[in-house]
Amino acid sequence: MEEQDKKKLEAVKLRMEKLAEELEKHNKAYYIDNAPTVSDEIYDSLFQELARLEKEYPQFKSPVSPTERVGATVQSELKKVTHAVPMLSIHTETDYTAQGAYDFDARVRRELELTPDQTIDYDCELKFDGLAINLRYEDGVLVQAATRGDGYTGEDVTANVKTIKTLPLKVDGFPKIFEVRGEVIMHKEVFRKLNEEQEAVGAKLFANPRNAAAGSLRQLDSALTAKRNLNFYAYGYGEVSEMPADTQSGLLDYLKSKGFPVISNRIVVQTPEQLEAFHLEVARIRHDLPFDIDGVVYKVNSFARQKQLGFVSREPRWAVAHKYPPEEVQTQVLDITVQVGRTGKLTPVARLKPVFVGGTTISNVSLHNEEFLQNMGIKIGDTVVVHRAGDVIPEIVRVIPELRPKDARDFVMPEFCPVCGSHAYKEDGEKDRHCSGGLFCRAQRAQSILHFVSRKAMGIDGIGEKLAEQLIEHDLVTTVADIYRLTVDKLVGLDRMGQKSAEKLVASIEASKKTTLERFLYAISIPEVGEATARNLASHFGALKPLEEASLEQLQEVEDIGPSGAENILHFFAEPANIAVINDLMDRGVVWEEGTGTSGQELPLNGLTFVLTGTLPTLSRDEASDIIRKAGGKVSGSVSKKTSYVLAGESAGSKLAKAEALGVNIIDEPELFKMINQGVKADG
Ligand SMILES: NC(=O)c1ccc[n+]([C@@H]2O[C@H](COP(=O)([O-])OP(=O)(O)OC[C@H]3O[C@@H](n4cnc5c(N)ncnc54)[C@H](O)[C@@H]3O)[C@@H](O)[C@H]2O)c1
Ligand SMILES: [Zn+2]
Repeated sequence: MEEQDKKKLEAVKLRMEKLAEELEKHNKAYYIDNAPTVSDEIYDSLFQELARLEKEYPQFKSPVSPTERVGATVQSELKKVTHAVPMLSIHTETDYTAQGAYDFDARVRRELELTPDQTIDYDCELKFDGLAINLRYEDGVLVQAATRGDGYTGEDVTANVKTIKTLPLKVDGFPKIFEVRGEVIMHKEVFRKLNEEQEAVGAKLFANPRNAAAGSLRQLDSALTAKRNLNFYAYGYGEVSEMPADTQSGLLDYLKSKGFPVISNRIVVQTPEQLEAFHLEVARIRHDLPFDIDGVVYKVNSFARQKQLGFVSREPRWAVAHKYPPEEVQTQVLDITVQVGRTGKLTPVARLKPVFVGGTTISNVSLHNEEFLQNMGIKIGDTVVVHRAGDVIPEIVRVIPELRPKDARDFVMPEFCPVCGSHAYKEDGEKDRHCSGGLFCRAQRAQSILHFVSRKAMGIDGIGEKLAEQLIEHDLVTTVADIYRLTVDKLVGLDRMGQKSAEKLVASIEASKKTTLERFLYAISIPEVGEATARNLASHFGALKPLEEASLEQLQEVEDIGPSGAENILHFFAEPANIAVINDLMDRGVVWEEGTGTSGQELPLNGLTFVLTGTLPTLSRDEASDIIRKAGGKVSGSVSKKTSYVLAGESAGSKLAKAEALGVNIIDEPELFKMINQGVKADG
């Protein structure tokens, strides 16, 4: 055997063992403790994965696999009951779409060897989401009620079941022995109230009505069960001495006539189209039902046909549960790659083993940013839970660490853009990493062209999304500077581009060359530099050169630019490729008028150091510091000989005393305003 095949088989075997282990753990939590730790959808998807692998690799299948067993072995203090007829499970159709109905029909017809002209009746029912119960009547009297347990041995809950008010304790004219089977459930409204009460007394909340029903039924004290307001619906039978019906629907009619609660949402049909229609109709009304269901059940109606079909391990062949598409499934992360968005944002994306969730197949899902990845703790190879409801974008909601393979790998975000190789940076406190090659990165090209030509930028008319894509595709525009290399000849011949519109576009391009620094700075797509910031930069520096050479501190002196904005600008101008594009633009004839800007101007508080103490009448400390800095002054924390002024407010403390001792000038808030507004230094 090839080394690689051997490795793969080993991995499969390990995965199967882990899945089995995980499922057993969930079985215990669900059936014994009534406190599941994962949703049924996740449980089902793990179960189905194991079943699939067992089919493909039967050599690794364990004889005690969870796929072979029903429920979990009973471990409670309730008396044990051996079922006269085992209580099995129902096969869950793995195809949640309409196809599930067709698959079931095809299977049944094949196994019964029906010819196309032979019809078959199916009884369609709701699949109650509660717990199965076997009610044994002898001579019409309820003598014993038992839970399903592991299918063979259940728990005696007779006293508890008797508290269910809708259940007949005595039935007239019943056969000598009749075991009625059905589901004990808790209505949604009852569940809601119960959890409210639990919360009020600080008790544990139930995860869902099914678990609340199970927990309430499996009590040692039936007085407690009585308070829980449980319900029961009949859907089947166990040991029966004399069967009064020969079809499933006939049996349910009979039980109804004998006073058992039987739900009226059921129908007998013949074709898979009709099965599908029932599935769809119930999907439409399911949320209006007073109780939870987790799908519908199709049963071959004739008991004789059922007998013919028989059972396979834990399931009858004559019935199938057709659930609704899960909104939550598990799958594996095969790889994590990085996508560069139109704005240069780097997004890690999980490449998934394709899964069907929320009605579609998903094969990749965004991981947003490094922080998300870290918080989730996702590694390549991990099994993750994917959620998708309705039209909402699919999301990874968590990792199942128990299913992590040994060779799971960490993912590290690249320091360079995977598209253009520019430095990809992330500022402190920011979540996203950006490619700094805004003007030439292939991923950002279309975006940067559209932005560049937009009305408030260079104001070039006639380049829309379609044309921008074409310009890139035909290698006419690699960087925005190439826009100034476009000629009528080059443009004519592009999709929907005639001589006239080409001439108009070229004229508009030509006219845009004469611009302003403000427009230019806005046009070149510096991350987070919008119109207002571009205007502030232009008026502060007056020219491009001093801006290109500005330090982080100098950039922060510009109105409304904080540390993060300053860093963006610094990174942008540090990227040689960006500078090359800017130079190219100027070589192509883009011009603007330059001035000196305000940065060199004398500010009123230039060279002065302030110390703040006490409470000022109108300004907070931060506001006052801000005003001082904007006016060119410095703010310091302690008083020294170098302090120019102490700005003192009410209940000033030791700093004031020190200032007095050192002979430092002391001013109040109005005096500060005066210094700034009049540019006059208070005398000192
Ligand atoms: N979340 C967890 O951790 C966890 C753990 C174990 C099991 N589960 C859930 O339990 C279920 C699997 O267990 P299962 O073997 O009981 O299978 P099942 O619940 O899917 O199907 C069998 C059961 O369906 C019920 N049922 C409801 N309506 C019926 C009808 N009209 N006719 C016949 N039967 C009807 C019966 O109680 C029967 O025992 C799955 O839904 C699974 O998601 C969840
Ligand atoms: Zn890039």
